[in-house]
Amino acid sequence: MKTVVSIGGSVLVPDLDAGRVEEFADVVESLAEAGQNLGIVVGGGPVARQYIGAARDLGANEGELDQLGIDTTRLNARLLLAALDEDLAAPSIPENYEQAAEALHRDSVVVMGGVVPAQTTDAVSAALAEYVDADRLVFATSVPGVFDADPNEDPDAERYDEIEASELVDLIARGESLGSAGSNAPIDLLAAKVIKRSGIDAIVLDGTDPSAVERALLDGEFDGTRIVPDGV
Ligand SMILES: Nc1ncnc2c1ncn2[C@@H]1O[C@H](COP(=O)(O)OP(=O)(O)OP(=O)(O)O)[C@@H](O)[C@H]1O
Ligand SMILES: O=c1ccn([C@@H]2O[C@H](COP(=O)(O)O)[C@@H](O)[C@H]2O)c(=O)[nH]1
Repeated sequence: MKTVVSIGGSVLVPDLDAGRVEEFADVVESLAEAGQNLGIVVGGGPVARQYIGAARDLGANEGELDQLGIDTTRLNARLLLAALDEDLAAPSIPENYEQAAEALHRDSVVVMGGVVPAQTTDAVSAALAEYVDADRLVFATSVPGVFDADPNEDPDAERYDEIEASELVDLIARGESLGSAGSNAPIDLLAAKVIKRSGIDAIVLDGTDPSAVERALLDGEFDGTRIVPDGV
């Protein structure tokens, strides 16, 4: 079984706590030992936002800011890699999907961050899942799924237990047309479009408890949103 797991920086490194990274590493190792072939994509989290904020104040342009974000996601990926058993994980961080696919043939686990400017690691996760023909894609993020409004802003926001890929694309695009790019879902528009075209089975769950990822993948039990292919 081939699986891509997107681990948001907001849940891997809400602060720089080795114990928390270790918890995620334990989950990844037990999944790999259960026979999963895992592509792990790590986000930037608050550290990326701090760097991007400071560099914006210093006059960096958007492309330069994205590159700083990519560097931070790769730094976080290295942190997770440092905690993983070297017999299970590829020793370096792939910088593109081809490298990641090659590494996944050799090793049980591959960890990476961003690849190119103008997107987020949500899109990297979806594109990697598509590129390696993954069976499943999991987004471990700081909210328990996709809601009809930002649950951190609207107390009446309701969660989708299931949402069709096309509906998700529309939901996110509506947010963009309101001038709040990417603000109305925990995954970005490009990721939603890739999920739609590839028809991959994807779920969004609360990764603040790392063991939720293990339960979802080993027992099929999760509290979150399933993104289902159109018309299924
Ligand atoms: N409709 C929505 N449903 C769920 N979450 C939403 C929605 N709209 C906005 N959000 C926001 O999406 C965010 C998703 O988590 P977050 O930005 O922390 O991303 P991450 O991918 O886990 O980590 P990071 O981007 O920090 O690497 C939450 O902060 C939540 O408030
Ligand atoms: O492929 C990528 C991945 C990331 N970025 C930039 O990094 C930040 C942080 O990534 P998150 O996934 O949001 O944690 C993102 O906002 C982009 O600025 C990128 O350009 N390309």
